[in-house]
This record gives sequence, C-alpha cells and structure tokens, in this order.
Amino acid sequence: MPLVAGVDSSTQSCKVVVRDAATGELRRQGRAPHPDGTEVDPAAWWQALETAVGQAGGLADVAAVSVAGQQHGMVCLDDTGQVVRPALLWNDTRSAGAADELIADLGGGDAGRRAWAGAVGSVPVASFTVTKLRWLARHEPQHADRVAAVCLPHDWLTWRLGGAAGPAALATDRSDASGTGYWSPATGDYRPDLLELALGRQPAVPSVRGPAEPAGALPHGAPIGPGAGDNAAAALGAGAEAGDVIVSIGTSGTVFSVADVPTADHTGTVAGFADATGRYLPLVCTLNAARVLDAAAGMLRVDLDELSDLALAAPAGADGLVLVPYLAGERTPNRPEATGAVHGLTLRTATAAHLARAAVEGMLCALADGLDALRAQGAEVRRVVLVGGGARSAAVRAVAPQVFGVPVLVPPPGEYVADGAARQAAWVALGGAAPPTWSTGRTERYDAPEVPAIRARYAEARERIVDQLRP
Ligand SMILES: Nc1ncnc2c1ncn2[C@@H]1O[C@H](COP(=O)(O)OP(=O)(O)O)[C@@H](O)[C@H]1O
Ligand SMILES: O=C(CO)[C@@H](O)[C@H](O)COP(=O)(O)O
Repeated sequence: MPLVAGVDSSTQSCKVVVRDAATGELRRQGRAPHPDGTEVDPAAWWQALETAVGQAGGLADVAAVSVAGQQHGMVCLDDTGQVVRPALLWNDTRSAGAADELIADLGGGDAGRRAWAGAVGSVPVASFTVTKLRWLARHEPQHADRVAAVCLPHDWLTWRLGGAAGPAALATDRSDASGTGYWSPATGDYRPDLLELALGRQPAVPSVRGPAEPAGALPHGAPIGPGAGDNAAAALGAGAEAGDVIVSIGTSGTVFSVADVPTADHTGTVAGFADATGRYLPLVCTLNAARVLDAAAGMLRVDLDELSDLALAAPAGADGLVLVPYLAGERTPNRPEATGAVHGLTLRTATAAHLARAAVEGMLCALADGLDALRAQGAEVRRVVLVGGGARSAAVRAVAPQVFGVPVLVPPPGEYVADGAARQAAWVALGGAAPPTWSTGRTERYDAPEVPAIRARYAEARERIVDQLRP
C-alpha cells in the first residue's frame, strides 16, 4: 500500500510521520526543535523540517504529504518571494493594541465585537494575523511597504515543499484561513476590506483549497495536500466526530469541538474557526499550558515525571493553594499583559507537592473555563479527549476529570497533529468523499468525582493578578 507523510510544524518543534495510507500504520518518524521566542525566521522552520524529514527517511517514496502548523503566525513576503521580517507568532502579544484599534474601527465596544464576529466568526485578539498586519503598518512602515503577500507558517512550508514558484502559487486551507481574521468560515470568502483595514492596502493572500484538494506537488510529482492549522489537524488525527470535545495541552492550551454549523461569539471567548473536513471548529485558546508545567518543574528543580509524582502526593485542591497560570500573558481571558500568581500560601501549603498540584490544577482550571465557553456556544460536553505533550503527565490525566467534571479519554501518546496531516495526505492520495478510517489504538478512560472547590477557589484567585512591569 502507498505511504503518506504528515508534518506538524508547531511552536516548539517539527514532527514528521510516515504512515501506510490505507491502515494508518506508523512506518517512520522524525523530529527537530524550533528556536524559542515569539518572533522566528521562517528559515528555521524549513531547516527543522528538513532535519525531521531526513530522520523520517525522506519523502521520495510517499504518495502524498500534508503540512499542519501553528496557527496565525504572520509570514510576510516581498514581490520576489523573500521573507520581509521574522514571523510574528500566535503567542506574540505586541499587537494587543492593534486588536483594540481594529475593534474600534468597526464601531468599538460591543458593536465592534459583533461586527467582527459577524464578518469572520471571531473577534480579533493579539494572536490573529490581522492584528499583526495592523501592528506592522503602524510600527514598521518600511517593512509594511515591502509586503507583496502574506501567508501562515503552514502555507509557507507547503509552498517551499512545492518549489516556491512565486507568491501567486501560495495556497492554504479553510482551517488556517479562518484564523487570519480576514476570511469568513461562514461564506468561504476572504474579506479584502478587512485586510486593507489592517495593512492599508491589499497584499496577495494564498488561495483557499478544499479539504482534499492538492496545493502543489513534490519534485517526484506526489501531491501536497492543502494542510491545516494544528488544532484542525489534531481533530483529524484523533478521529474527532461532530460533538466530540478535544482539549490539547501543548504550548497553547486549546479546547475545541467539531461542529456542523459556524459560530460567531461576539464576546470573543470562542473563536469561530473552520475544520479540516469542510465543517467548523469552535475553539478556545489559552497562552499557558504545557509550559506552565515546564516552569513549575524548573522552579522545583525536578523533571516532568517528578513534578507529576509531587502533584499526585498533594490533596485535591492543594489545601487552598492556587496558581493562576498567566505566565505568558493571556489570550482567554484577553489579558495580554497579565502575569501569573500564587495565592493561598500558608505554612501548610508552602511545600513542593502543593505547588506542583496547584500548577496542574491552575492550568486545567483555565481550560475548564474554555469548556464553559464552548457550552455557552451550544456544545454538549459529555466527555473530553485529551491530547498534546501535556497529556503525557500522569497528574494531568488524573486531575483533569476532577476539574472538568466529565470523563477524560486519552488516546495512546502520539503526534496527533502530524497524524492528522498524514490522514489528510491519505485522503488526497486515495480520493473519496471522506478521509480513510484509521484506528488511534487503545484509548484510556479517566473517571473521578468532580471537586468543585478547585474551580471555585481558582475563580476567586483569577482576578487578583498584576500586569507585567514595563521595562
Ligand atoms: N511527561 C510529560 N509531562 C508533562 N509535560 C510533558 C511531558 N512530555 C512532554 N511534555 C510537554 O509537552 C510540551 C510540548 O507539547 P507539544 O504538544 O509537542 O507542543 P507544541 O505542539 O506546542 O510544540 C512541552 O512543553 C513539554 O513540557
Ligand atoms: O493560536 C492557537 C490556536 O488559535 C494555537 O493553538 C497555535 O495554533 C499554536 O499551537 P501549539 O503549537 O500550541 O500546538
């Protein structure tokens, strides 16, 4: 049977899987790290992709490949196809003021937010590409003037894989286009007026391909799929069906479900994205997820497994110790300048175990707020499927049902974003109305009685934070 490849160019690393197109059986894989920071030269992603592809045995024998990637990052190209400046990533908060300006431009306040939600399904926050373009126009006019085309990380890698034949060859898919802030999932069209509102003129943008429509070809002729934003690819990789709710704990924390109808939450909490199958992906995103565990482990000078053991040694609720996890500022709630906080320190709670537990609970409470927001948009949350690097933590798996109040299903540890990209590539290679059915293997189920006191105490602490010090 033919082989297919899937790529996940995520915030922290590039992962490549090569799988059997029909069965999904894993044949080869590779990975390479990305540089730290919220501003990255796209050349570093290309280098990591080449390394990871090399480790995975190359692409010469695959029948198709697809690239999934971190959403929203602004990659600007000049008229020769050169990158104008390093990409601003989804977790770069410098464009928070630009988001406010854009909302003001459409009427301000509630009216402005309703106008944006009606136009593109989402209200702009610093993460979205449209706000980064406005920031560029205001702060780096010399760069803004050179922008001939703007695209996203996965679009740029797809284009490079296909030979980079000029900006006109750029292509994307619905899911990633829906995170720009200038494409409407409800109508399937770009909003050139909003693009112009942001940058002052209309640069070229990638053409939006259908869910299994090729976006280019490898040198040996194998098609390159349209790719996807990483969350939409995770939904495809985990085999999510309409109604399933996924929580992904990576650099970002995301809470999303596959829906048959688009959403338009004017509060801005739920982003009304598109998915990778032709449906929709209402999504809540936090800036603080797995790295909260990394930071807690660093503070306690333990590794991630030891952090998990410590957290499980403390009681549920950590005797009232709460960690508010806004270490990178926050997007949901929209507090780009916020910092983290620890509340409830007493002689009893000032232990490593209590702090470890509070870090796990605080991160999960922020995601539980996301579940509530999805419910408010009509999602029925009967159970949660947990994926991402953070799902490897035994403490996260055990505590999640206590905080979420529903059973938690954990598929075997894996690269679900890269798998989703591979499944899309199989769809492109094999054709048909739907992607092939692949098994994700044995899912573990975690049940525990809900402990409402954890979220109640967190809700008390959540508002008591201070903003970052200005240098
Ligand atoms: N055993 C573990 N326990 C807790 N966190 C883990 C474990 N293994 C990996 N991680 C975390 O997973 C994160 C990377 O997850 P991943 O989903 O690959 O992120 P991204 O897609 O944003 O690059 C890292 O921050 C790392 O700390
Ligand atoms: O901004 C979002 C979703 O809107 C993030 O989910 C990014 O897509 C980055 O993802 P990870 O690297 O954390 O997986």
